[in-house]
Amino acid sequence: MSGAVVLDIEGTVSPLSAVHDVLFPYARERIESWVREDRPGTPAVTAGVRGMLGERAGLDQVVAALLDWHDENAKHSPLKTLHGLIWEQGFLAGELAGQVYPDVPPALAGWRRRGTPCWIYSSGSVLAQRLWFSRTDHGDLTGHLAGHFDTVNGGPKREPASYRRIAAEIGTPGADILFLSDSRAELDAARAAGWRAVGVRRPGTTADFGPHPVVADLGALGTATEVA
Ligand SMILES: CSCCC(=O)C(=O)COP(=O)(O)O
Ligand SMILES: [Mg+2]
Repeated sequence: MSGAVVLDIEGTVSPLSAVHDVLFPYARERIESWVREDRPGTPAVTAGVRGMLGERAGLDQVVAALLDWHDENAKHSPLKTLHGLIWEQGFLAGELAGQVYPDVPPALAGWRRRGTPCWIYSSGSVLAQRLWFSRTDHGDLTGHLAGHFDTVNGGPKREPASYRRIAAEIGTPGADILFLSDSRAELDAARAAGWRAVGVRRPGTTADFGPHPVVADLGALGTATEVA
C-alpha cells in the first residue's frame, strides 16, 4: 500500500447546512455563557483569545471577539476549540448528530478495504471531528479513519505549509496524497505543497474550482484514487 486520502468535512463529506444551520447556531447561543461561567476547557480558550487580542483584554472583549469571529465564520483556533467543547455537550446529550452524504460511507469503506489510510483535515477541532464521525446518520464511521487534523495540529487550511506539515506527520509524500475539498483556496494550497487535489461540487453549490479536477461525489473517483 502507498498513498493516503485526506478529506475536508463541511461542503465535501457533509452538507454545508448541517454545519451552518445546526452546529453553528447551537454554539452561538452558548458561547457567552460558556466563557463567563468558566466551563471546563474554556480557560485555555480565553487565554488563546487574549493571545490574539492582547493579554489585557477583559472578559467582555474576549466574549465580543468570539461572537464576532463566529459571525464572520472566522477559523481562529480558540473559537474552533470552544465550538468543539460546546458541541461535545450537545452530542453527548443526543441533541446533535453528524451528517454525511450517502456516498461517503461506501467510499471510506472502500479505501479502508484497499489499505489506503483516510485522514480528516477540517477547521473544526479534532474533538468536534471525532464526535461528528462517531455519531452520523450512517452510524459510527470512526473505524474507517486513520486520524484527524485541524488548525491546531495541522495549521490554517489555506497555507501550503500546513499541507507539508501534514504530509510529514502521516509519513506520505505529497504526490501520493489525494486531497478532496469544496474550497478552491484549500485545493490551491494543497497543490502548492505537491499534493493531488480534487474539488467536490455538491448539489446547490457553484464554486469555481479553477484548474482542479472536480467530482460530484466520492463514488465518481472510482479506482482513480489508487494513489490509493
Ligand atoms: C464537524 S466539524 C465542524 C465543522 C466546522 O466547524 C468548520 O469550520 C468546517 O470547516 P471545514 O474545514 O470542514 O470546511
Ligand atoms: Mg469545506
